[in-house]
Amino acid sequence: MSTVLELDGVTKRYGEQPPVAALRGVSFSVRQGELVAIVGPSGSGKSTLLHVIGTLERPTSGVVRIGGVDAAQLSDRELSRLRAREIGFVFQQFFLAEHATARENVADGLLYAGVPAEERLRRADEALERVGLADRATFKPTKLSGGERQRVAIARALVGKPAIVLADEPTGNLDSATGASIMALIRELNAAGATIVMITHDAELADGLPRQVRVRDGQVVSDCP
Ligand SMILES: Nc1ncnc2c1ncn2[C@@H]1O[C@H](COP(=O)(O)OP(=O)(O)OP(=O)(O)O)[C@@H](O)[C@H]1O
Repeated sequence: MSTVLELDGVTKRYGEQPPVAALRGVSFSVRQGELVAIVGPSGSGKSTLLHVIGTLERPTSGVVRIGGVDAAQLSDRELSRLRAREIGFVFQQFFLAEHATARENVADGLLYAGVPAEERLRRADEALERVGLADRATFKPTKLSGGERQRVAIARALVGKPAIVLADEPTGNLDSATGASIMALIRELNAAGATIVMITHDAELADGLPRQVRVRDGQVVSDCP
């Protein structure tokens, strides 16, 4: 399987006096079809890593390659295009538009993909079906449960068929039973071919996944199945 994500000696420093070293030489790669947990305690650098992997922030040094493309070689505009095409984001807080239906929220995942409006809605319905929410397409987020909102957010992340889905504490706002059903969905989507990197502070949750990259003080301390 091909490598979809590669980090090589990535560092990130914030501020000047004194600088905070949030990442201190992180290297690992993710192959197509993997389901990987990045796990570490508070302050270990997980969010910084997510921002760097997601090309939302540029590293201080080191290389980030998405689908073999060195992100540092791209302009901000090219980087936005790469991000829109290749990376699907799922966040703890869902970030759905409250005034829009589930279908419209999911279709928004294709806004920058050059897909005509009608086709966007058709593909949104397909994605909602994949996450088990076909019957909620016309509901607005306020009429959905937390678990259903996260399913809509996952459908939005998947609708453009990105090379990689980045999920930041996707069960963090959910009770344990609902969280377990979202984890089951994540596994199911991975089994169907999606490459997923999940960030979590929850070691128990990470232990259930096929690969865990453990971070501490801005460094990878273990990477094991
Ligand atoms: N914008 C910033 N400016 C200065 N320091 C920062 C900034 N963002 C993060 N840091 C520092 O970098 C280190 C890593 O932070 P980061 O948020 O990546 O950790 P985390 O593992 O995601 O933590 P949490 O689980 O609590 O969100 C911390 O010491 C943090 O204080």
